[in-house]
Amino acid sequence: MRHGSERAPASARDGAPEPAPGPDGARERAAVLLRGASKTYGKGHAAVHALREADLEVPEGELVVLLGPSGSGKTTLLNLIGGIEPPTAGQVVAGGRDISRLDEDGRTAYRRDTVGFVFQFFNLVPSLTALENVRLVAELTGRGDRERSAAALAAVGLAERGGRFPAQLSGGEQQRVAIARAIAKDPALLLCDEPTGALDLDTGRGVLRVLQDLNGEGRTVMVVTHNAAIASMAHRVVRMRSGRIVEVARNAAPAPAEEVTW
Ligand SMILES: Nc1ncnc2c1ncn2[C@@H]1O[C@H](COP(=O)(O)OP(=O)(O)OP(=O)(O)O)[C@@H](O)[C@H]1O
Repeated sequence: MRHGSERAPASARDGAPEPAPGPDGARERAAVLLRGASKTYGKGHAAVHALREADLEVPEGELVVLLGPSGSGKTTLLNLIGGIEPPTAGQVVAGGRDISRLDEDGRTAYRRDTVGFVFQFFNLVPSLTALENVRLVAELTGRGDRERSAAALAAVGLAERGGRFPAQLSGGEQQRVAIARAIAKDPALLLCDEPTGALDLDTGRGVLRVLQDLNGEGRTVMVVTHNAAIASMAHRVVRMRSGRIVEVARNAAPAPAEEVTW
């Protein structure tokens, strides 16, 4: 794979964030923009600097993989972008909107309307069918109609499995239901934390294929993982260490999910 590599700036920048100019001078719209975003948990001697002065720009429609050792701040970064938590300092802008200044209610509305989350453990409700699981979350956004939920299941290749309960589905199928649940509300951003962490290679590839297809439709997808192999399918690879973004690399030729191996 070919990489164009850029070092992450070491310090925060002041002023309003602006997307970088494209080759023709036009400014492409950033799906996500971080400027000096930091997150510290606790205070004084007990303070944990989970994220330090992160600068990052993700253009709309990219598939981004975030890599780094355990504790390097990947989930913290994803949580700030997803509006689960506010930064302690700096700016987080999503879809042109500064979400770092939102209060709890504002972040809840932002998450509900704009972000789909996929986690390592699928977190499906065991007493509901696949279709009901998808509808349950879509209803919170007022987009819980049966057709939309069934279409989301079809988009992940599970059109025929809507009536099954989670226990009647394989791990990979359960994760695809979780992805359908995340996309049924048509979010601008799909944020995935170790989506293949609980899956074997073949099943994991199937899930990556679904994520790549959804990205191919124009959706911005960010994937946090320990698994460096997944980086080969990304447009952009962000490497983290000790709470810092230490490298952002562009991949000019992302591999198809089927070629990812570990
Ligand atoms: N709510 C919290 N309170 C205190 N410390 C936290 C909290 N959340 C995360 N941390 C700490 O922040 C640091 C970064 O954690 P984070 O979960 O972002 O790392 P990670 O790279 O996602 O790790 P992993 O790959 O193991 O999930 C770690 O030292 C972690 O212990």
